[in-house]
Amino acid sequence: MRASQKDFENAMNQVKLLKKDPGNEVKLKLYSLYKQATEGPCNMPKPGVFDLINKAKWDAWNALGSLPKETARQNYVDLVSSLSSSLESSSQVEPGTDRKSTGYETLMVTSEDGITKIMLNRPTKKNALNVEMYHEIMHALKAASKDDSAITVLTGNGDYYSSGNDLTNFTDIPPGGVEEKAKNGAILLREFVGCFIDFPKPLIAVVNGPAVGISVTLLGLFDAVYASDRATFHTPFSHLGQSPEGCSSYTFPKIMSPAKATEMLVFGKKLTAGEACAQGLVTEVFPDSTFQKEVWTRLKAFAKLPPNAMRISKEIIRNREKEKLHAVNAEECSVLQGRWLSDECMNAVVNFLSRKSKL
Ligand SMILES: CCCC/C=C/CC(=O)SCCNC(=O)CCNC(=O)[C@H](O)C(C)(C)COP(=O)(O)OP(=O)(O)OC[C@H]1O[C@@H](n2cnc3c(N)ncnc32)[C@H](O)[C@@H]1OP(=O)(O)O
Repeated sequence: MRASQKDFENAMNQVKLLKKDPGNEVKLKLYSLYKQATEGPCNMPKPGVFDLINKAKWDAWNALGSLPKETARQNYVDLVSSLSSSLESSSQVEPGTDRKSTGYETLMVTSEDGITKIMLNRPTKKNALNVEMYHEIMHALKAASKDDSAITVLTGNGDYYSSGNDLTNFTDIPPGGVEEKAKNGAILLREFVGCFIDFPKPLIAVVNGPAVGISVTLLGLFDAVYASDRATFHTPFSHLGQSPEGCSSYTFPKIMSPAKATEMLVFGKKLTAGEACAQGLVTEVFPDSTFQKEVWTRLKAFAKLPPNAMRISKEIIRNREKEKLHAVNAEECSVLQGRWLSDECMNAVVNFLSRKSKL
């Protein structure tokens, strides 16, 4: 039986509910089938060679040649239905259910000595945060807020703490185009930062190496930040045509003064660990050679303190700020949604992806 228009619309809705990222190749296939089913063969001019994202989309659509609209619609529905097993398996996970370390693709999560450790685990990509990692961190934080550990730690595997948002996140464009992509990104970011604002236990960052972008801004929402002297702190938002997130437009001026915050958030000044400590963003810096030993000894001692007292003390320090932080988060996400559609941002991402520029 041929797929009806209703089947096609149902499949489009199902795609939006996919929790697991099916990867760029599948997304391009979905995009091309959608365009062929709704508009017929590709008759758009070929995008320029540096317009990588639109060129990949054009290539995928053009490759379908004169495939009839009905066949493209059927193939789209079949493809979405073949993805449904991953849809079901991800939605079977109960919210708050503890997942073993091996249940995560992008993290290593362990719990011992009263400490839940969430380790970013994409060392070959400098622990850049892809969409899956955003979702997994939220899941891990929700689980940690309910487990029996006293404190929670975020750290990175390898030589980087994190290089921030994975810039390839900008390349998988959904059928609704770049506007829908920007809207989805803002929804994801708001929910993600919200988890840090609301986290109820002491949350500590163990910054093992350089930190970039969102991995830096979020530090303003942690309760303590310990850094190796190898770490650096860099928020190159203007270079990327973007704007501050993670509530940093509010926390950074409070932590380090408006002028110092401007140097970081507007002019993209990179701080050493010592400078970040002098400005109050970092709690203490340790020599890299003894960093892990010294920090974990200290954290294990903290984790022996009465957990309810720590939770209540955190609450009294943080709670009167929560409403403000959520409002700031919402505003930052809405501003960023606009920035992601700007030529300044698109050019910066294309330049990075075509290896024309790095930080
Ligand atoms: C939806 C929510 C959105 C929230 C928005 C947040 C804003 C931000 O976080 S802005 C910050 C974005 N980050 C960057 O601009 C960093 C880009 N990366 C770099 O400039 C460099 O990679 C580096 C300086 C971090 C490291 O340079 P190095 O020469 O030491 O290593 P590389 O060979 O460049 O990296 C190894 C490998 O990792 C990939 N990679 C590193 N960082 C990212 C990243 N942020 N996004 C995507 N990919 C990244 C790099 O491409 C290399 O991959 P290959 O081995 O496959 O070439």
